[in-house]
Amino acid sequence: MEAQKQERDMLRQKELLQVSGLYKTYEGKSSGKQAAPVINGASFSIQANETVGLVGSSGAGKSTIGRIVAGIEQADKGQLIYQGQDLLSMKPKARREATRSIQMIFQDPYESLSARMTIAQLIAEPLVIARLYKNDPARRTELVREALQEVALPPERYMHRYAHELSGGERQRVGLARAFVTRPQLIVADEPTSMLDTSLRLDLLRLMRELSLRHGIAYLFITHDLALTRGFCDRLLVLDQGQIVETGTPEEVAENPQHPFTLRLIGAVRELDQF
Ligand SMILES: Nc1ncnc2c1ncn2[C@@H]1O[C@H](COP(=O)(O)OP(=O)(O)OP(=O)(O)O)[C@@H](O)[C@H]1O
Repeated sequence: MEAQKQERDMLRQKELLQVSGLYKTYEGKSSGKQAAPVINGASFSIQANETVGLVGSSGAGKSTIGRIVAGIEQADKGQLIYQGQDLLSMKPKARREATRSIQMIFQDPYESLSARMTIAQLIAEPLVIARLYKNDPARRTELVREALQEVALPPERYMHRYAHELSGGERQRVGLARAFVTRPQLIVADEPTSMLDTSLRLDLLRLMRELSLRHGIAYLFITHDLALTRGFCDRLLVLDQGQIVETGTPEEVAENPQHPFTLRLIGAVRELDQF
């Protein structure tokens, strides 16, 4: 365990993603007025093998940042340096290749998995999209089996089933296996536990942590639940009005918040606890 920790600490000195001065405005609101930016100059970084929690109130822009990092949404302005490459200045094809090792998991395991595909097909899909092992179906199957094993779902019991035959917790594990199958360096996890009950939440976080320890994966973990970040996140980013206003370990942020918004966020959580 100590050796694993040392390896993690060494890996972590390597910068994986550097985001600076990120802006995003959603156009098309009917009022005719100039829409306000949702992301308003956000800057942060993620080290290799680091689990970074992104917290903030509802509507703060957490999912938007996650989608921009995963390449699902375009930023208007800013810099996204991933593994030394400036993503926002790249042509779409080059960017797709440079970000093959970024995957995303979503809040709703019911919506994010197609009902018509078997679990094996669902997990293989990212390999198909990335055209990996195109002429080697046996290798693809092997990777799917390994991904299922990594999330503690025995392949022979799950490969040929469909998402609607699984429980919410099992579906979320399939989502994780699907993200893992391309062997990513970074997984953006957008509220992946919010539809699960408490014990399943902790199971999924444990699995994510083990996966990160075994394979050196970094996470950008989006959540509105500060309590969940303790023991799971190495560091938190607090997002307010489209800017990162504070960063620190979950303990530092909870016990000694520096920014008035963080103080309010923590106050709101405490009030909820007493409700
Ligand atoms: N596709 C879109 N088109 C227009 N506005 C959008 C779009 N997606 C998000 N928004 C708006 O951008 C703001 C930030 O949304 P986002 O989903 O990023 O916030 P969030 O912090 O993840 O919120 P929550 O915790 O409630 O999921 C919100 O005001 C939202 O209504």
